[in-house]
Amino acid sequence: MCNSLAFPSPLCFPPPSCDGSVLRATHSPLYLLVIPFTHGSVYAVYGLYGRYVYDYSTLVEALARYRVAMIGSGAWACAAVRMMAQNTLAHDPADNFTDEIKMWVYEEEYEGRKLTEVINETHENPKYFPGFDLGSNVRAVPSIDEAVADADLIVFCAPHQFMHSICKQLIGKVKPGASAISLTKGMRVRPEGPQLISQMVRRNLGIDCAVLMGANIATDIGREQLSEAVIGYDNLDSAERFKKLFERPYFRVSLLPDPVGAEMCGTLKNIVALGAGVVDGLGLGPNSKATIIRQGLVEMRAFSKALYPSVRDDTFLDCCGVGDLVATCYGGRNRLVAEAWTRAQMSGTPRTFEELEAELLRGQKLQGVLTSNEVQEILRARCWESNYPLFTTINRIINGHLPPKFVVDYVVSELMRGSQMGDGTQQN
Ligand SMILES: NC(=O)c1ccc[n+]([C@@H]2O[C@H](COP(=O)([O-])OP(=O)(O)OC[C@H]3O[C@@H](n4cnc5c(N)ncnc54)[C@H](O)[C@@H]3O)[C@@H](O)[C@H]2O)c1
Ligand SMILES: O=P(O)(O)OC[C@H](O)CO
Repeated sequence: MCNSLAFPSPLCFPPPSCDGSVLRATHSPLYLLVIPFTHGSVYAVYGLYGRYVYDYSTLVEALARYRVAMIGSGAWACAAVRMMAQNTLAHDPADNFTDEIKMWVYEEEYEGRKLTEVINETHENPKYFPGFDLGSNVRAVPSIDEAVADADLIVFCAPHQFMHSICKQLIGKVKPGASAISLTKGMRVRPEGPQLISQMVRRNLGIDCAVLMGANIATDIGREQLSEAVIGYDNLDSAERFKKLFERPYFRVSLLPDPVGAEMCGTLKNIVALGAGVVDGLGLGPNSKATIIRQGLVEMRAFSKALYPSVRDDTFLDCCGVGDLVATCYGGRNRLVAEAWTRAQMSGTPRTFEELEAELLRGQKLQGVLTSNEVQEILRARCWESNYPLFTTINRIINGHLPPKFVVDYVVSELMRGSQMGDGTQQN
């Protein structure tokens, strides 16, 4: 917590001269009248806005200013930093944040110049989020150490394949007592088992890590269209602080005490979105896509609960579950690239996902193909493949082991043999 105030530190409180004196916080509009009581530890404090604070910890919280760092600078990282920057600039009596946000940018050349320089000069990220003003209080930095050095609140939003090396670089670099939130959708698979990104942050950096998940297509949020998200949390204080940091009139945030369920939803919907893209590439209509979305939701829930039994059913009906699934299966990048890939397959001029990612996304990263292979590794290792026919069929299609039309043919054959179409419960 950053206390940039001309106020006594906790160690010397009460100050020798605080008998009824008025203190002015250097960067705060609050005038404080500090009155010692006979019991010593309780004070009444009157502020300019008529707010009363009755104990020292509430006072410190009321005066705290949290410094924010964003780790990532892609499309969603930029849309998120833009919302945060709008909030940190909005001054009100309950303002909790310093104005400036440092954004770590994976440095690269953009039209012959360093991307960080371009962002700091134009306040726009022309490569990953063109056309949106991020805010003059966002400062792009190429050094990840500098970005987190004095940060109290750290927001992680890098593609999941880079998160392990990011965490390793940050070991021993974050401020003790900092807290984090992950906006990244994806997971890591290790020989000893899967690891969610929030677990990776917690384990490597020793700090609390919530997650923010929802139907959050970056450009729509940049255009300030209504969107919803949940903050999945273990630590309620930290979640409430992050809610203040993110919530905007067009971006509704609610708190959900199922962080694992929310993160599993965000991770797994990227596989289903590939299936939706294959359906679109085959030229099929909304009925077929609805079947994929429905079965996808069933398998997302079953798989999440098989790995993490504490995951709640209701989470899958929230904006991080069915909400994100619908948004991604209609408007996401995974859908887009899978559709183009399927069309290329069907027309006899096959292209690879890597080629199409580079061509269609121009530097943005596809998460679904990697996630499908990672999840399949878990299914294979646990002999669960037959319990997740949609996940498995999609994985075989994108790896060229089944033709695209199997994305619907498997449903037909499952129905013909009277199967419950794998709700994943058999192995539990
Ligand atoms: N874009 C969206 O609409 C959206 C919405 C919600 C969630 N997400 C999730 O947010 C996460 C981040 O996605 P995004 O959209 O912000 O990014 P992006 O796909 O738009 O951009 C890719 C980012 O990766 C960075 N990068 C490239 N190589 C790197 C390396 N070796 N190490 C570190 N960084 C590197 C690039 O600089 C760029 O910032 C993903 O998990 C994604 O699923 C995205
Ligand atoms: O564009 P996608 O497919 O990476 O999905 C974006 C977001 O995750 C939608 O919430």
